Amino acid sequence: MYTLKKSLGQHFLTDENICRKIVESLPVTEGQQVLEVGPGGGAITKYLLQIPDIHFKAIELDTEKVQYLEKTYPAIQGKLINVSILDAELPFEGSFRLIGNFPYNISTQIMFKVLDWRQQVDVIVGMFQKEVAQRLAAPHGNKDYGILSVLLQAYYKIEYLFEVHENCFNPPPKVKSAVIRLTRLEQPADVASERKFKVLVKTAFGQRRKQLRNPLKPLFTKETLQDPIFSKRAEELTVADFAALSHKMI
Ligand SMILES: C[S@@+](CC[C@H](N)C(=O)[O-])C[C@H]1O[C@@H](n2cnc3c(N)ncnc32)[C@H](O)[C@@H]1O
Repeated sequence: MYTLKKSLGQHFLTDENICRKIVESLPVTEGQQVLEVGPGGGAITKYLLQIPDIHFKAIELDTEKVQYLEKTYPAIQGKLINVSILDAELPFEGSFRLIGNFPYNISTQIMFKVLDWRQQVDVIVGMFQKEVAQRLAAPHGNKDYGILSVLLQAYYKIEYLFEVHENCFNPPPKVKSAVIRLTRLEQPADVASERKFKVLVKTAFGQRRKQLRNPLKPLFTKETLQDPIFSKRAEELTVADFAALSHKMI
């Protein structure tokens, strides 16, 4: 068997129904390229390996788990990449879909990585700590709406799919969990540039309780700042509002 490493967020799924439900949440067609992040003991992986006619790869940091998977699932030979997802190079040429019961300690960093890879990643199904899942999927006007909600929703539609009870894991995590699906938008938000958009959103939410006019002063001309939209707070703006504002930045 193997040891479970808390430092790597190793809470392995033991509930087969949940594993199947996660895999079924990822739409795949023939020839689809699929990447799993953090296969661990293979709870989800074994169902992914059963899907016919897909090109599968998995990235796992823990060498012990890589060796375990290779021994237990011969079909996985040559499909495992033993690096950190945060340092990984693009695993496929062309478009691919990503799935994982993510290590919660780095789940938001994984989402920033996805943003870097968004030209190639068109669908993501992921399990997160429940609060993080809620934040990513939160609409404007919601207290959970924040930087990553806006940055991701500029490019992806986000669906909050279902919650997973602690007892479905070994060991049970201390936090609640939820699965979400991100599907890339046909028409992404029209931002001036990714760099400007990121600066705008991060600066706006840096002081989320203040009227936008305050934190955003350095980014706009005095004239532009007269617009009534700057009397609002960051969480009141839609993704489209942020995108439109990015075009007016200095
Ligand atoms: C929550 S466990 C999920 C394991 C398995 N998929 C399951 O559902 O039972 C997260 C997995 O991510 C792996 N992991 C942690 N940090 C990682 C990283 N930086 N890059 C790739 N995998 C990582 C852990 O070793 C662990 O196997």
